[in-house]
This record gives sequence, structure tokens and C-alpha cells, in this order.
Amino acid sequence: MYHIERAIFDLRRGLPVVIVTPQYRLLVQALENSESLSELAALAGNRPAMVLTRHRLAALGHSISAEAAVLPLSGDTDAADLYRLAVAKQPEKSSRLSGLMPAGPGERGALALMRRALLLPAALCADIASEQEAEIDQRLARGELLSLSAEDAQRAIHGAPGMLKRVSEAEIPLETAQQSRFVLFREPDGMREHVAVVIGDAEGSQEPVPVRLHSACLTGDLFGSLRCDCGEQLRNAVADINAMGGGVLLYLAQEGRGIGLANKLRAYTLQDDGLDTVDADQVLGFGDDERQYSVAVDMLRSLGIGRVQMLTNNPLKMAALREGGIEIVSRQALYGSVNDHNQRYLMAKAQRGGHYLQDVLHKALPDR
Ligand SMILES: Nc1nc2c(ncn2[C@@H]2O[C@H](COP(=O)(O)OP(=O)(O)OP(=O)(O)O)[C@@H](O)[C@H]2O)c(=O)[nH]1
Ligand SMILES: [Zn+2]
Repeated sequence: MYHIERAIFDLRRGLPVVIVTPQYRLLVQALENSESLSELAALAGNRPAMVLTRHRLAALGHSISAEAAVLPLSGDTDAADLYRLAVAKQPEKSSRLSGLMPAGPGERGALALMRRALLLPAALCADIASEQEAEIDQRLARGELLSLSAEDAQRAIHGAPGMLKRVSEAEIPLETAQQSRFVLFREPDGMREHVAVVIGDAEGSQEPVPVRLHSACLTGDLFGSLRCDCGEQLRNAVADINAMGGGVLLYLAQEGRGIGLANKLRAYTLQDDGLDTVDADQVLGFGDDERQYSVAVDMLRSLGIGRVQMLTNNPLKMAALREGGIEIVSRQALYGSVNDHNQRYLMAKAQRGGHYLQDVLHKALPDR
């Protein structure tokens, strides 16, 4: 897996990588790090095309059934055009969408790498021309370029296979839960870390354990942002679990429903322009919710917990734990407060994401 992680770092730094399929080799670069097409075109010996997700194409008014498609780019495409095609609310010229082709395994692999790297899910891809093969091979041999198979690239989205590592732990008394222990887990590829806060003696319990899955939200958890309810939910969860006699809060590295902080800030700006939380993510090329919870299942297993009382309003979290073989004995709601800044976000979660928020919304906004 090592070359996948290296490829992700290269893409985040703005360098191209080579993706290899049995039929062709592609030179790939992250769209968000691309100022112009000319350097990539010169190295590949072919003009790059842009790979976009079906969510982005839907936002541009073009529906496809495949996961992604390839858009040929004309020679006069500049950086502003690229950015507009990838993230603008409305495309300037929809005629630019003519000539879309289905994405092959190499292009799909490119998008998987972008998503794992928490970049915008849009890539520039150019077929490597035969006259450039020697130059590319030399750069690969010198270690200046990195290549990986399309299969490996596509797998990147799921992270590395294998066991989560339980790395370190310490007792950390909290204001509302004095007997708390933080246990840090690292994903096998070293890319993400997640923390279990074990309150009381929940580890290894045969009884149903109160459990909260909390996805990271820097703005809400740390700074008390009023745009969401995360900070309050986090603090309420710790206090509630303590009051229930102990349990576990999993603090998951899934900022912005899995799209990362850079993209969440982009999504907030789109919301300021009138979009709701789901549509804003779609404009950026993401689905409604990009989170995967297998890591939470692994953490619970590692803590010897198989039966849980869940604190959540999110049906997807419950389905994911059930699918992972965790028995859900009960569910209880967990609310933050509704305010002028977050009410639209909470409404969208209830109406579009199916979250169980009707009670709290009805109380705060009886006439909505
Ligand atoms: N993409 C995106 N993410 C957001 C936005 N607002 C909050 N988030 C993220 O949404 C996630 C909220 O996660 P959780 O607190 O676990 O909650 P939830 O999915 O609402 O489910 P429960 O609280 O368990 O009912 C965090 O990762 C936040 O960073 C937004 O407008 N856009
Ligand atoms: Zn939040």
C-alpha cells in the first residue's frame, strides 16, 4: 500500500502521478492544485481532460448513471475555467459539457485518490503519448514520479486493509465525566487517527453500552460555531454517557461528513449563496454523506463491545453498526440547540438526510 500513501501526498503537494491500467497510462493531477494545463500537457504529450463525479455533473444539470465521466478540455481552457467547471454553482457555458465520455478505471482511480486525500473530487488526466514514454520512465526510475495501478488507486477510498492499531492511551478526567480514558487508534496506512473516550468501566462490558459516534467538526467542537449543533452535542454526549453510568464516545476523523475541512469551508460559502448543506456538497462533487463507519465497528470490537445503546438522531449510523454486526439495543436522541444560524442546516438534515430531529425542530420552530 505504501505507494498509495505517497501518491496521495504528491497529489496534495500539486505533483502529478502516473496511474497504470493494462491498456494505457495516465498522468494525473489534482484539479485544485492546477494553475494551467500546459505543464501537464507537455509532460504527457497529450491535452488533459477533466474527470468529474456524477454528483458534480448533476449539479451542472447533467445526469449520468456511472460514478464519473471524463470531459475533454479545449486548448484555451485557463485556470478560471477549470475552477468554474469543478466548483461554480452554475457553469458559465453548458456547451462545455459536450463530449463527455465514461470514466475508465484509471480515471475512477484518480478520483478515489482525490477523495482519500480530502481534495476537491476533480482530476486532470492525460493519456501518456508514445513519444513521452521514455521521459516518463526516466522520471519514474529517478523517483521523481510515482506510479500505481488503477486497481490500487480505486481501493484508496476505503483506506488500507487490515487492523486498526491501538496506539496509546491515557486517563483524562473531563469536566462532566471524571473517570475518562482516551484511547487512540491509527488506521493501517497511517493516514487518519480516531479517538475512543472510554467513560467509566465500559471496556469489555457484556451489558449494552451507551455509545456515541461523533464525527469531527473543528468549527463546532472547538470554537462553538453556531452554524451547526456539533459542539453542544459533543458536550451533551459526554455528560449523558456519564449520567448513564459510563460508555464510549468515538471521536471519528470524519470532518465535514467525510469531505474534510477545506471542502466544508467551501460548502459553507456555497450555503451563504443560498444552497442547503446537501446541495452545497453536491456542487463540490460529493454525495449526501461521504462517511464510512467500518472504523467505528473496528474500534468497538477492539474495546470488546458488541451491544450498544446508541445516542444519535442519524439512521445511517445505526444501519452501519448493525451491518458491522453490532447489536443496537436502544436509541436515544441527542440534541444541541436550534438557533438562527443552524436552523436551516438542521431542517435539511431532517428533511433530506432523514435525521430524527422533528421533535427539537418542532419545539423551536412550531410553525415550520
Ligand atoms: N459537508 C458538511 N459537513 C458539515 C456541515 N455542517 C456540519 N458538518 C459536519 O457534519 C458532521 C456532523 O456529525 P455528527 O455530529 O456525528 O452528527 P450527525 O451525522 O448529524 O448525526 P447525529 O448527531 O448522531 O444525529 C461533522 O463531521 C461536521 O463537521 C455542512 O454544512 N457541510
Ligand atoms: Zn459541526
